[in-house]
Amino acid sequence: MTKHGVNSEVGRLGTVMLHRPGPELKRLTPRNNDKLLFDGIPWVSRAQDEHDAFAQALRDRGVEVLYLTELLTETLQSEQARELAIAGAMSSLHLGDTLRDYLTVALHDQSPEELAAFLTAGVRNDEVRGGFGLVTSLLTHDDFLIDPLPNLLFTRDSSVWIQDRVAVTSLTMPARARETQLTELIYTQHPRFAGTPTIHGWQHENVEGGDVLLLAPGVIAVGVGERTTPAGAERLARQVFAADLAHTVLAVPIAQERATMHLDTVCTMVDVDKIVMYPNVADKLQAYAVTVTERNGDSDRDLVLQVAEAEPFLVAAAKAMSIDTLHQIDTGLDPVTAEREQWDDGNNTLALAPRVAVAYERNVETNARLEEAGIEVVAISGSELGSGRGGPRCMSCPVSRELL
Ligand SMILES: NC(=O)NCCC[C@H](N)C(=O)O
Repeated sequence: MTKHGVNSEVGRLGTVMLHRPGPELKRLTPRNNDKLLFDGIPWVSRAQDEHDAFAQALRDRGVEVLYLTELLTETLQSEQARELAIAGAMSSLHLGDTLRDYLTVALHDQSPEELAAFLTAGVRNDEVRGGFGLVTSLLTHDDFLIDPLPNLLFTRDSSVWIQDRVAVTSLTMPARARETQLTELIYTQHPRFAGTPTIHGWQHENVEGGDVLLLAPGVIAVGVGERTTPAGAERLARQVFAADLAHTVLAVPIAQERATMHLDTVCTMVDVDKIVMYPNVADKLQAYAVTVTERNGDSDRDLVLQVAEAEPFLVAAAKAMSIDTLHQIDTGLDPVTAEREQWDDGNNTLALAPRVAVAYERNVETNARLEEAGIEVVAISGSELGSGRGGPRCMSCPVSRELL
């Protein structure tokens, strides 16, 4: 088994999982893009070019790039994995038994490549050649029987590595819920990951990876807002404490709105003691430090947690990280530029190593500030990729980083 693991946001990146945008993006229309969490209709081939350049920038710096579709296809070579994948997709209550029985057999007849394509790009009512009955008749021709997953692009959210464990998350928005069926399948069935211990899981309270920041070894910040719920933050805290993966979890309330859907849309680490942060919220950002006071057994439910009074985020973080100051680098130049660049994922950087970070080139002012602060910016273009509202960090799931 290959050794994987991550204990910070900035340790030298070894292996990352990406998803090259594919046919699932071609499912987006002006009628469904809001529901599918895209702000526009991306030009797919240009999005692919931009994504290829992103992947190449990572490889050029020695990062191993794994693609979700390739891992999924390899996973689906196994009969057991196929059974699980098909059962998961067929569990939707939209189908009805006639259609479900037909589709179950039809999907079993597909090659691993074809099955992976149906699981990611979905299946429309008018693409099915059998199983006709009440449900087929009552649905419209372009209703999806298996929903497409255009947000697979944002591999950050559907799993997160914490030390040597992988947490399959529990996604809040219905349009994304099925993504974790695929990440769970990969991590539990793909030979590369065989035996990897997992925590959390899609059946637990909502936690999304974009809300989970490994500020330093043993210190995890968890954003609580539109996606991760208070109960999700508590469950994740319990699980990481039970497995001895952290000593402090900082629960960080963020506004429940699209612009700040995850904590990593507001701030990301670019060095062991530097964070790029949206200044319009920085003063208000608070954190509740959570620690363990008693262990009455082995399960996460047997822990007694202590929750400190809320403190300014930067103060609470520096304390938990045992450093004097967590230095803030501001997004933008003035409040309006900051608002524009935050919206365009200026805060959403992916650190390749301490003081080296991938960022969208369009966020000119934020990138200039990063450079001034001694951060090397690896600039990528994201005109089409950004239409789903996610930047380099959202589009990447680090699987291994040099441990700090
Ligand atoms: N970590 C992130 O902020 N991920 C971006 C997710 C964007 C996606 N369209 C969503 O709304 O979930």
